Amino acid sequence: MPPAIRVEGLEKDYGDVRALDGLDLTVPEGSFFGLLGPNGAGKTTFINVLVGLVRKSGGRAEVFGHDVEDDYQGARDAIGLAPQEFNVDRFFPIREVLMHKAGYHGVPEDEAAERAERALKRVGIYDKRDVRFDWLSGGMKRRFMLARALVTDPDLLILDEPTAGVDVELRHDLWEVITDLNDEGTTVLLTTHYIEEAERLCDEVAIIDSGRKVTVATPDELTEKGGDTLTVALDAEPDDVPDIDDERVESLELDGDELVVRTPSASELVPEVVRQLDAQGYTAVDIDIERTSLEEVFVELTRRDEEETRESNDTDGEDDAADAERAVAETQR
Ligand SMILES: Nc1ncnc2c1ncn2[C@@H]1O[C@H](COP(=O)(O)OP(=O)(O)OP(=O)(O)O)[C@@H](O)[C@H]1O
Repeated sequence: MPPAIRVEGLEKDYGDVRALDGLDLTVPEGSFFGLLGPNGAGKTTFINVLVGLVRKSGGRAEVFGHDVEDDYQGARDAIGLAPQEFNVDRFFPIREVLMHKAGYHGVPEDEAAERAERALKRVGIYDKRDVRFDWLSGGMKRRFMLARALVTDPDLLILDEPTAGVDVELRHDLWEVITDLNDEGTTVLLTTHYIEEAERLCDEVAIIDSGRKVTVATPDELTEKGGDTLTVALDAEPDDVPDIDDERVESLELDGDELVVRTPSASELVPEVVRQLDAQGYTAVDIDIERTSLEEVFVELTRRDEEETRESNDTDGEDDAADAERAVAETQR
């Protein structure tokens, strides 16, 4: 069975704006996959390429082995999409909207009616089945977007910020519905700005920035990249930073009477730090270990990526200037 999503060297230009810049990504079948990235990273563009709303400028994109352009219907029929925007037909009762949607994907009318009811029950708004979309509350609208994505029984559920702006209770309800679907075998691709959401739900997370993949890892692997901060409170403020000689120490700072040590794993280092401090005449009166959060790792990774991009653009600029000089020299010959 091919992966749920496979993209290679995916590119998308909107005029001068490069939204996807050679993106490579594989989403295994059955996984709960998170897509994280700052605003403008290219997440929605990526989704829109998969569902055929945006034509790629280059590269390959497949859904369960169906090319998203050459075999558009095969790819599209496998996907249930809950987009960020409420692009819903507002003139019909929501049950009918769902039936139309199923019908559009080739589901016969009787079965479409059954599926519509099942989807509405699943997201908890069955009692609103005869109400028009506009008359639903904001939270119910979010539930409906999920129901609409489900009505075609998709193998791949794509959720573009499904819990944006909803209250905590609804967020937890939606998490439960989505997790159950994943447990039943549906592959889920989720974009979110709530790092906690990705951490709780996803088996694997891809961080993208400026249309490129920065990293793919499990949430645990990502937090491990961040390491620990070990803060040792001393009985007196030292004149100088005490010396801790150990290769596991990444950085050492003194903040008043607190020694702040950055290390991949603080618990392993504590006895050695205390021993060396003791040997130098300091007494540790309190010890605190803080694990870097996924949110901090995310900010760090995307900031680093932006700095590298800026540096490479600066070099490109130098190349451009050199090219321009050469061109002027040519014309003067
Ligand atoms: N239709 C369009 N025309 C021109 N530029 C666009 C269009 N759609 C997106 N872009 C640009 O492409 C880049 C990627 O946008 P995209 O919406 O895919 O990012 P995103 O990661 O989904 O952002 P957000 O988290 O804010 O939703 C941005 O620079 C955006 O301004």
